[in-house]
Amino acid sequence: MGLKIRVFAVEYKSFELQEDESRGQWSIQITERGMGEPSAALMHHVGHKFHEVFQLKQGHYADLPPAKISEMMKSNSLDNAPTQSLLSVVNGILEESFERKNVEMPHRVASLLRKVMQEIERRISNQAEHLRTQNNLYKAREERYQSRLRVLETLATGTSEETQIVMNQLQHIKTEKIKMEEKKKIEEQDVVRLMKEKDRGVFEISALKQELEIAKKTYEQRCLQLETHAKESEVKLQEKLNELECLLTESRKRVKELEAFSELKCESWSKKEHSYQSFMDYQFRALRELKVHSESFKLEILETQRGYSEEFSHLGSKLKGLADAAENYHMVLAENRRLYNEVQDLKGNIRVYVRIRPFLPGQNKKQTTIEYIGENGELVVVNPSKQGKDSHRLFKFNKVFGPSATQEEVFLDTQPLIRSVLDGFNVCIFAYGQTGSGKTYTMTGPNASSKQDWGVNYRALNDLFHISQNRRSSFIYEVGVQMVEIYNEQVRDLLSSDAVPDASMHPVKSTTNVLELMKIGLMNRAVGATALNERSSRSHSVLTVHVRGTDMETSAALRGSLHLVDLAGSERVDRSEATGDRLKEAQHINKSLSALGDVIFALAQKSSHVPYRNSKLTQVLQSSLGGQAKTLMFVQLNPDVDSHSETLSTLKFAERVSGVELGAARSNKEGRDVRELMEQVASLKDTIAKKNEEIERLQLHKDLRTVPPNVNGEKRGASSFRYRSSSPSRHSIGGPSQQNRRLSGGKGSGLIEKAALDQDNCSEYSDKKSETGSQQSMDDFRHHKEFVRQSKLAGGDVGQNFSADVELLGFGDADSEERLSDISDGGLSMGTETDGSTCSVVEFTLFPEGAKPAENTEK
Ligand SMILES: Nc1ncnc2c1ncn2[C@@H]1O[C@H](COP(=O)(O)OP(=O)(O)OP(=O)(O)O)[C@@H](O)[C@H]1O
Repeated sequence: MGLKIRVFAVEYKSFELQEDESRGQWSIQITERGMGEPSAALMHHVGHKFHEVFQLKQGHYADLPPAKISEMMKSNSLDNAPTQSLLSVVNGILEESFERKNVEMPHRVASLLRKVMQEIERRISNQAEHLRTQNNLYKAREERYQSRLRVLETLATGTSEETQIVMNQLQHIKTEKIKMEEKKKIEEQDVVRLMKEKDRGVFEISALKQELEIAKKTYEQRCLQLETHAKESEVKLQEKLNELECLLTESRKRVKELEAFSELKCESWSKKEHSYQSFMDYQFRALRELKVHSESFKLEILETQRGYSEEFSHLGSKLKGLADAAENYHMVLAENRRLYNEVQDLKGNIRVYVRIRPFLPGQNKKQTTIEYIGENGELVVVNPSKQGKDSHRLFKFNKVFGPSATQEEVFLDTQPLIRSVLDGFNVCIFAYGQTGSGKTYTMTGPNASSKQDWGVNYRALNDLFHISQNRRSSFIYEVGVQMVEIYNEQVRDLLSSDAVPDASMHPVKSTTNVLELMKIGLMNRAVGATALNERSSRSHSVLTVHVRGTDMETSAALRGSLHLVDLAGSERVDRSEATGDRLKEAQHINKSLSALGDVIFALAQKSSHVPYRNSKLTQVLQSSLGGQAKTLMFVQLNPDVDSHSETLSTLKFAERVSGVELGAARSNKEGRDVRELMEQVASLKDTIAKKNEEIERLQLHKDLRTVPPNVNGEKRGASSFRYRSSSPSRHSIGGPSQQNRRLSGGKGSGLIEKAALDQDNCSEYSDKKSETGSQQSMDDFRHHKEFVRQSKLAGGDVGQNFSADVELLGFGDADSEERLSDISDGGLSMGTETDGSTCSVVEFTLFPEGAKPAENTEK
């Protein structure tokens, strides 16, 4: 069998190697072939360079440029060129050299030719080698087939069983084939399914692509925006950069300056350091010297200390002696004070306590008229509008309470006086001062519900009840309270809600009683506004406490009364800017205060006549202003600069009052004998009064018969009724004791009358000094009785409360009766004292400009 190998094909020829088996030789067979044969495929693999050379058949190789030839000679080019092309090149070159005959072939073409020939040789030897290898392979394969053939022949002649096995195997292979076909079907279905999925996938891919497109567009827009933004930012950043650069330049400049400055500083510091160093060296040297000195000083000081301690111990012993002496001195001082008070008591001086109220909210606290408050009652007042010595004035009183003094402190200094009421003394405490200076604060207190705020009134009554309770084993006390207001010279009972004009005495058993009564009284008190103080009260308020005590052992009785008076404001009329009703009120207030001053100074001068009747105020206070009473005046001051002139006139008045000596106070204690005597005196008085009445009646009859009636007749009659002893009858007052008085009438009436008058608080001095005065007092006495009697006969209620209370309390004697009727009598006449001998000091104090109220002219 011959083997035929197509080696290569060029254009229309193919070169084939053919083995001649019989000869064992190979031959090349070149055959013609048509277009589209494998040479085309081969041509495709040939480098186009050689193809170009191949196409140069009609040209001349000698004309090829050397570069082209060297490029062709590169082994790679030749390797890739088809053998046909190489042969064509060889043929071409040989033909060209034949044509040119004797013309020598260019060297480079010859090299190319050699190279191409070498390549062709190499290829042919390769082919031969390859053919030999193939031949060997085929021989081996042939042997294998031969042996197989033999096996198959053996097999073909083998047993039918083996055939059967082969058949089975064939069957098995068929089954396998069917299975494979089924599997194929399934796989085809899978392919269909996968195709569908693929379509779906394609569809999804297209949707995704669309989305991607949209996203891409959005992204592009966003990119655009970002780009714009980035550009803007870039511009801004650029600006910022420029600024920063400017700053940087400036800072660099500054740094340079600072560096220069710090260098200078450094230099100066180093110089300073140097100088300090030398200074410190010097100081250290000085210090060493000082240490040496101090050592010597220490020694000296120790020496001196020793000396001092010796002297101190010596002084200590001396000081102890001094301290003992000082203690004794204090004791002596306290004793002195006690003795001074006793002397005052004996002299009966009117005590004067000054109280300065604190500044009220809204007042200028910086400017005050009070410069100094001494512990011993000294007070320095300054006039801020004046300079020098004249601007200061020193006053001295029993006590001065500063703005910080509490209600309790004030009361503690008043307590002994108040307690003496229980021992039968008459006590009068009144607060005097301009409007708003704190009179009501001191007497009543700002708030009755707070015990701490209680003024003197509450505290006094509370104290009296307290002491009377403590003494209940030896004394029985009965306490009655009366509260009146004097407004425009009219006396008003503040405790009777039905506004009855007489003042009633209210028995009280406890402080609670008193608190209730005083609450009613304060509510009834007339208050109104003025330019100075909205809470100003333009009336005098008098709280009277009557105490009657009986000694359970001796049956001796004692009577004491306490008048607590909150006077109306003492300022001058012009200052309160009052007109009309207010002016009238102010004039009444001034008049009554003048009358108070008159009484005080008449008492001080031991004047024969004391003008109690010049005002309702003095009439009410009569029993407590007499020689046997203890009197205390609270002088209230407003520290404000605007009130300086009022403060000064108030203090001047107080200064004069404090100098007044009333004589030692006397207790109203009565033994049993004295009381019986008193009752006899009263009865005799009654008899005399009756006789006088009869005489008067007879006289009247006689006058009527002798004198013809005229126009003044009636008035004269009335006048005689008022001023003469017009037979006051005592049948309406007095109770059981009246009988005794009547029985004991007659003998020794002069003496008895004198004794009775000694007990009477009315015009004590006038009674003692002159017969005329005594007669006048008696006249007044009868006149009051007559008034009460007339009132009762007239069927009015006047005096009913009064007598009831008097009887209730057992104050049925003439003295009490007169005192109470004085207060209740709204129709009492003025000016029964006609001598007018006492010059009114108060008038000058209160009316320095001579603007006296009209009422005073009657004096
Ligand atoms: N010692 C004090 N401490 C605190 N406040 C006081 C003191 N004294 C007075 N006051 C206050 O000063 C104001 C005037 O006081 P108060 O009404 O007692 O004066 P007054 O002299 O009674 O006046 P009037 O003449 O109008 O009755 C009140 O608001 C009162 O509370």
